[in-house]
Amino acid sequence: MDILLNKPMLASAARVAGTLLAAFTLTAAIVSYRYYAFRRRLPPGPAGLPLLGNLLEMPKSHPWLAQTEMHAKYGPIFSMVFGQSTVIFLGTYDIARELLEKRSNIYSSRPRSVMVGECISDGNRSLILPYGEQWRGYRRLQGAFLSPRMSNTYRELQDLESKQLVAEFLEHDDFFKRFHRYSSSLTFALAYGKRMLTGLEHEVKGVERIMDNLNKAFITNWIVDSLPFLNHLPTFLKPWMKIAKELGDEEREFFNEIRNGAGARPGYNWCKDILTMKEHKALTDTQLSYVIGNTYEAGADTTTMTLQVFTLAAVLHPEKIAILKEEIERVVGRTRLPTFNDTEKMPYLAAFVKEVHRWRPVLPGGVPHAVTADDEYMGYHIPKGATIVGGHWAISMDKEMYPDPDKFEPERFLKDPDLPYSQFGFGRRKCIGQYIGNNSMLINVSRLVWAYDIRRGWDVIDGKKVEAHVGRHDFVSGFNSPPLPFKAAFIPRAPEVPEILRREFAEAEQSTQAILERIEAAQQILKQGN
Ligand code: HEM
Repeated sequence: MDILLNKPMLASAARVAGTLLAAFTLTAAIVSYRYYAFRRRLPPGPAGLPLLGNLLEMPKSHPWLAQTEMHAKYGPIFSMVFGQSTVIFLGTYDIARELLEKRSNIYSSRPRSVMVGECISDGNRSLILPYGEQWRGYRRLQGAFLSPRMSNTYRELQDLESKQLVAEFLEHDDFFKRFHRYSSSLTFALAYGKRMLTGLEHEVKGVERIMDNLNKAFITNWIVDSLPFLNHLPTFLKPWMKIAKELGDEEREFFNEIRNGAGARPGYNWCKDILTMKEHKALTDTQLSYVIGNTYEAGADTTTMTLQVFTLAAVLHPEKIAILKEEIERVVGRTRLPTFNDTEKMPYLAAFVKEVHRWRPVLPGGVPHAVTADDEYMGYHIPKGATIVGGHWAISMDKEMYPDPDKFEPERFLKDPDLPYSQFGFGRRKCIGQYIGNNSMLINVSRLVWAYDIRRGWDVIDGKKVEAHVGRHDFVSGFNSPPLPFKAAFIPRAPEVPEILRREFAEAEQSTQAILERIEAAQQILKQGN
């Protein structure tokens, strides 16, 4: 009886199931057709799956290495699809220049970053702002105090910080921390009018914490970044907002607090300088705190990491250091430290610093841009909204442009001083602090090599002193990629070196106020000359 009764029901259920299956198959066929049709027009790349794209195909650790391998397979431009996002990878300098520089009117935005950009920083963070009025407002202010001419007015402060740095290595070999003190103190003094004498100050620890939070937040896969509509849910349904609020409050309070202190300090600083520019009126008070706060954080970490890479190169390549030392001594002699004027007469030094940048870029994955209009390149479709990655590592390892690319070879930049490198990024978003960054590299590298024989550090194993391991390829996997901690020894090159370093540091102008006043006077002259 039951069976008889259920027969029509079963038939009807089978019909429904059949219809659902047909509908599902048809939808799947349409989705697949549309996905593969879209995929075919993009630059080449792994085919991936409809809906997911290549979500499962990019390794989490050191992804720039996998990207470089993919360039070998697919060519200098390839694409991947991650859910709704299309990412185009550029693996040669020429292609990055063609798109990110020559077509910068549409390649200068940033990919949407819901968690970091919107939830944590509430749309205020300079580095990830979309291309538009707010970003231009930030850039105009930063451009006024970071132009090449203005950057050269900061040399006296760099000279003092650098003299402290080289003298510190007489007593300390914790070079990671010493470089961070140098970079933080330099940028903090310019931005807020106060030097950081030990590197242990609250203002240094604060920025370290913020950068640490940011690096972690950047590499975490937040569901709201994959599904941005979730951000419209009521707050109690958005658990990520609790973290975002804590981190956001912390950075806002920190940036406001350090800016408040700056107004009352005597002499020049960026916080005071921007208030003299009419462009500041277009921005809110919080935005002004971010313009300066973000410049401080951008300047502190990058220079530190690049000096760490220099130390790695020095330890691994004493033969190149010997050539550099010879050039420095030819220009300077052995009775005093090199000055900025000396560095201008040192072509091998300039080549050496460029090779440090190229050999191990500290932002190896590059800083992604986004394209704001549909475009076509080499016959490929570049869809509006795609993320465009000029991969610094991939470009640095391009064998055509840099033969034997893993080799540390400053001579390549000596042979061709115009040989480009990608370390500072591209186009309108290119690093605006590059002139200060470069001056820091030139003065510190020349002085460290003049003063010290930089060797591998030591470990004591079973009571015996053995050379510590230093890995050519041991780097942190993250947005920032400094070398993993390693040991180096800074041995004075001659008995008189300690006395010279201490004397030069003691004789340098120590008054931050006097230096900042001179910077202000020099800038006034430059501004009047305009
Ligand atoms: C060796 C040191 C440095 C390196 C390697 C470096 C690298 C970079 C890179 C790759 C970008 C992104 C470029 C792009 O999107 O294409 C950038 C942006 C930026 N850098 Fe640097 N930088 C350094 C030093 C500095 C210094 C000393 C400052 C400030 C004093 C600074 C301030 C900035 C700012 C404000 C941005 C944001 C630009 C924007 O997107 O609006 N940088 N930097």
